[in-house]
Amino acid sequence: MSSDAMEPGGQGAGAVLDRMAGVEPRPGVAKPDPILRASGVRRSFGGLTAVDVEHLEVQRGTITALIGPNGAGKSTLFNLLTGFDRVDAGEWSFEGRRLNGMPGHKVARNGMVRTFQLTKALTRMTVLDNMLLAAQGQIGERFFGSFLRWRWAEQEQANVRRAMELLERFRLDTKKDDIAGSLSGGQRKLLEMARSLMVNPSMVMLDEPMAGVNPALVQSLLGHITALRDDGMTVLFVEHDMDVIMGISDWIVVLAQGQVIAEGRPDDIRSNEQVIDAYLGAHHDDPGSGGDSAAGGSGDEGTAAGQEEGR
Ligand SMILES: Nc1ncnc2c1ncn2[C@@H]1O[C@H](COP(=O)(O)OP(=O)(O)OP(=O)(O)O)[C@@H](O)[C@H]1O
Repeated sequence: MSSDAMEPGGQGAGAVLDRMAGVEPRPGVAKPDPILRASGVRRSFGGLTAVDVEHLEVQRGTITALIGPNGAGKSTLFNLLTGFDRVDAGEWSFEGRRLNGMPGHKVARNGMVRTFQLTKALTRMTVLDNMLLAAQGQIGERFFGSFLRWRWAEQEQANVRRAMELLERFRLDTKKDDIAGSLSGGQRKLLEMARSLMVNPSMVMLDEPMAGVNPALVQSLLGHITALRDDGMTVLFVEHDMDVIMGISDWIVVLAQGQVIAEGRPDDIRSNEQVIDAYLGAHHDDPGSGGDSAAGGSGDEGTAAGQEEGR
C-alpha cells in the first residue's frame, strides 16, 4: 500500500504521530483525524453486559491496541464493529460512513477488514487458494453473472498477481501450493494477515496476531505489523502479550467489564492505577511489568492448531 494508501497530503506515520502528541490520555478522547468512531455501543448476553462503550475513536494511520483482562469484551467489540455480531444499541462509522447493520463482507469491502484464525475448511486448501478466496467478495458483486467472461478471467489474473505479491511480501510465496494446515503457527498468522490485504483495506483489525507464534517469528511479525502502519494503514489489534503491546502500539485502549477505562500512549497505560487494578483484579498480567508475556493469562493461546480445533 503505497503512497496512495497514505493520508491526504502524503504525510507518513511520523506526521500522524506528531498530530497525536497533544491528545490527552483519557477514555473517549477525540482524535485529530479518526478513521473509526463509535458511540453508545452496547451488547449484552442474557444478564451480562459484555460491551458498553460510551465513545471511542481510532486515529487514522496509527497502531492502536485494544487490551484488557479476560472477558473484558475485546472480541465482542471487534465482532460488533466488523459486522459479525449485532449491537443492542449504539452507532459507529468508518471513514465517516455509518456501519450499523452492515454485514461483515460489506464492512470489509468498505475498507475495514479483520483477520480470522484459519478455520478447518481453510486449512485444507492451499495457501494460494486461501488468498484467492479472500478476494472473492471483491469481485463477486461486480462480476458474478456477467456474460463478459473475459473480464472475469482478467480479474482472476489480477487477483493471482496480487496474491503472489502479498505472499512474497510475507515470505510465503514458496509455500503457495502447500496445504495451509501444514504451516507453522507463525506462518498461519502471516497468511491471515496476507489474506486480509487482498481487499486493499485502509484499516486492518488483527485478532491476537502473536497467539501460538514461535518466539523466533515474533520479531518478523512485529515488522510486518509496523510496515502496515508505515504504508499508511490503520491497525487495531487485540493482543495479550504485554511486550508486544508496549513495544509497537502508538496508542492503547483498555477495556474492563465492557467499558473503556483508559486510553493513552504505552507510558500512560503502564502507570495508570485503574488499569493495574483491573488487571490485578482479574489475576491477569500486570501491564506495568512489560515483562513476561501476558500470554500467560488468557489460557487460550495454545498452538494455532489447538485454537483452530476450538472453532
Ligand atoms: N456468544 C456469547 N454468549 C454468551 N456470552 C458471551 C458470548 N460472547 C462473549 N460472551 C461473554 O461476554 C464477555 C466478554 O467476552 P469477550 O470474549 O468479548 O472478552 P475478551 O476480552 O475478548 O476475552 P479474552 O481475552 O478472554 O478473549 C465474557 O464474559 C464472555 O463470557
